[in-house]
Amino acid sequence: MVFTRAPLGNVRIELAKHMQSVYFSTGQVFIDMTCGGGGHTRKILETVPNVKIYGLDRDPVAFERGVRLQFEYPDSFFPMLGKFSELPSLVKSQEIPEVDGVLFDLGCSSMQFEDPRRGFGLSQDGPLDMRMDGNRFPDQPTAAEIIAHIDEERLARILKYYGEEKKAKKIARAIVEARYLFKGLKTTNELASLIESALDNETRLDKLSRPTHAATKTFQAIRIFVNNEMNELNRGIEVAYEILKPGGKLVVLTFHSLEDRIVKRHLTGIDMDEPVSRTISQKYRNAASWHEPMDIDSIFDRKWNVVTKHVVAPSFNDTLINPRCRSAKLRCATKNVEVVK
Ligand SMILES: C[S@@+](CC[C@H](N)C(=O)[O-])C[C@H]1O[C@@H](n2cnc3c(N)ncnc32)[C@H](O)[C@@H]1O
Repeated sequence: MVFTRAPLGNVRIELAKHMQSVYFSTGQVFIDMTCGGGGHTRKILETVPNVKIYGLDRDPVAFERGVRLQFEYPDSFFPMLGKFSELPSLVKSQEIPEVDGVLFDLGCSSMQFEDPRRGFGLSQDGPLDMRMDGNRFPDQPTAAEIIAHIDEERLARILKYYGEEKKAKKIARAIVEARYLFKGLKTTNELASLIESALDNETRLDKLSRPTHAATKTFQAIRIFVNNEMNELNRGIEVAYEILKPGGKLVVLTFHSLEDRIVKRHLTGIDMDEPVSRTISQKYRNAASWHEPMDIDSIFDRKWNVVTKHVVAPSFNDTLINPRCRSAKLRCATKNVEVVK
């Protein structure tokens, strides 16, 4: 079974199970949308004969890794530098054939977290950068530039929605005040200690409900904003649908509830722009007559057949061994053949 080596316990095992039908049929084409350090891709290349993998990543450092991997597998691995939203043009320029499987392993890679020069992590000091694309887009602001200029109310909203931070207003106020008191925040340590001191007088209960560093949620929120991650994911699932062949498989591994919500909404077919209740009641109103039995599939446009009826999450033991996997969730679906135009 593939992937069991990676530290995600039963989530990785389930991932392997769901992807096996794709990987172990030889001669298939597959896109690793988040190639990162190449962990998944390498494992597939090692275990599946005659497979073709295109490895996408927006991070130039990950792409360089991919180029090195290609020396080992020149006929079966093809690295691509780009974001999910750039994939349609890459597919055209590289003449990628119909795709059998697509994998997303969302969030940051350990490579990104552990390099202090990238500014993603809290454990070592470094510049507040957080751009996954590195210097690919010279106009893209860094985390330091964003928190130096954004207005307080908007910052608080970002922390609340992207970080699910309960003390968003307080932290936003402290960050804005730091512009005048300390001439701004330039490094990860400066931002982390500012947040720690802003939350110093949290109640014991508040502290207990925070299993991680006081700044973790703020860092997550700012990173999501810097990289436009939610829009990218939304577009990424649409692109996956466009490039998969009918019956092709989508596997998504998410690490926080915002990501998972977006994936769930796509897979269940609920209109992304409408509140769930309104979508359902509109479809009822459109039904031919009130006493006609309602086919549940007609409520939603079923673009995907969900394979994982229940989301796959790590077991308690997995989280003891690897606390970083505690929020991982895996969902799998196949492209619905019937609604293909
Ligand atoms: C969790 S890591 C993947 C690790 C990889 N599965 C492995 O085994 O080494 C996520 C990767 O996705 C990339 N990524 C995140 N958002 C992306 C996007 N919108 N387009 C392309 N790559 C993205 C990040 O740069 C990061 O390298």
